[in-house]
Amino acid sequence: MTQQLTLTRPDDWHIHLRDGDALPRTVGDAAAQFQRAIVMPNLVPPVTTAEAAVAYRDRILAARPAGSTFEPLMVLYLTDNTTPEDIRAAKAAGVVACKLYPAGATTNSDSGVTNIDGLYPVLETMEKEGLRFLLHGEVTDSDIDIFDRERIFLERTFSRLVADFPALHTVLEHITTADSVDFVRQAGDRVAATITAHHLRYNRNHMLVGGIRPHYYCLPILKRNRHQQALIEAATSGSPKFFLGTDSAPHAKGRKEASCGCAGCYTAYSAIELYAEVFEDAGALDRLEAFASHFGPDFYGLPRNTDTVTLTRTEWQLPQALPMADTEVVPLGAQETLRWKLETPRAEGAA
Ligand SMILES: NC(=O)N[C@@H](CC(=O)O)C(=O)O
Ligand SMILES: [Zn+2]
Ligand SMILES: [Zn+2]
Repeated sequence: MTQQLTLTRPDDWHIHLRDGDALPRTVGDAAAQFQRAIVMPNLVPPVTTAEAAVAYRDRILAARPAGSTFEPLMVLYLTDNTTPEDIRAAKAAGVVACKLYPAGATTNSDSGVTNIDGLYPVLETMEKEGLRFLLHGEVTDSDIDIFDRERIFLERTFSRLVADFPALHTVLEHITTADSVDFVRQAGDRVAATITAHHLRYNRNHMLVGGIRPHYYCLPILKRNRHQQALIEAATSGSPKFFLGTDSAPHAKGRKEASCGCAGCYTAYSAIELYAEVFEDAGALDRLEAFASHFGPDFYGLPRNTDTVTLTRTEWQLPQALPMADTEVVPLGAQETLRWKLETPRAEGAA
């Protein structure tokens, strides 16, 4: 049995670091695991301009642990008012991607896009400037069942965008269904998807059987087992179209354990260990490195990292909560025993 696993240092191609007092927690955890991260722009207010992206980047850099070389890669939040000039300014400021949130689809998406057709000049500019196009792929129509929202998005919106912008590098974020796996597989090589650890590890039974477990609640929502199996198959297949994006999305404990709990799972604390178990259980530990460390930078046209991390087969228990600002965040899988451990300095949690 493999006892140690050394990988090119991974990157996270979809993370929420939040802002302000939360940054020491979120940036510390991300930097302990990853060299780079695609930082989601759904702050309040959202990151809609080059200046806001640069200022946010500076706050993240200032929150890094001493000696850390962690590199945040910035993303612009698209609205109905984004202009081609905004895109050119973002590119000049070092922003690498733009994110489409259909208005109302998820946490802090109120300023998101209501009219995709109106966005076409912006998408053309992104295509020209070489910015990546990232999507939260769910429709928001109240008559569409929450478990069908990703599949209907493929039919109504995503298929059209991919056909109309063949040269745009497009990432369907945090996919949750066999339908998305099939769609991305058959699309051209400019279309890829990120897959989270929670959608690989769990299905909706984990969230709903024996009691409602708010810490498994995220968007797009966990689906049935058949879809989980399709995601595992895609992630471990060796296809460069599927790569690591944790969608680590912290919410204070009390805002998840509530009558109307927030959507989002906090996975940054133990991300690579959570993924490693999935790959090992699928008999594909040898494919973890490409998924976690090669396919992402290749798709973004960035160099692969040159240093490595080492995971050791060691049982350890995830803390029940972690301090974050003046509150606590519950890591996904709190109090579960993991069997791989990254050798890294890690900020301790509350026991
Ligand atoms: N995934 C989530 O459930 N929540 C994310 C937003 C998102 O990525 O959709 C958040 O910002 O909390
Ligand atoms: Zn999302
Ligand atoms: Zn997200």
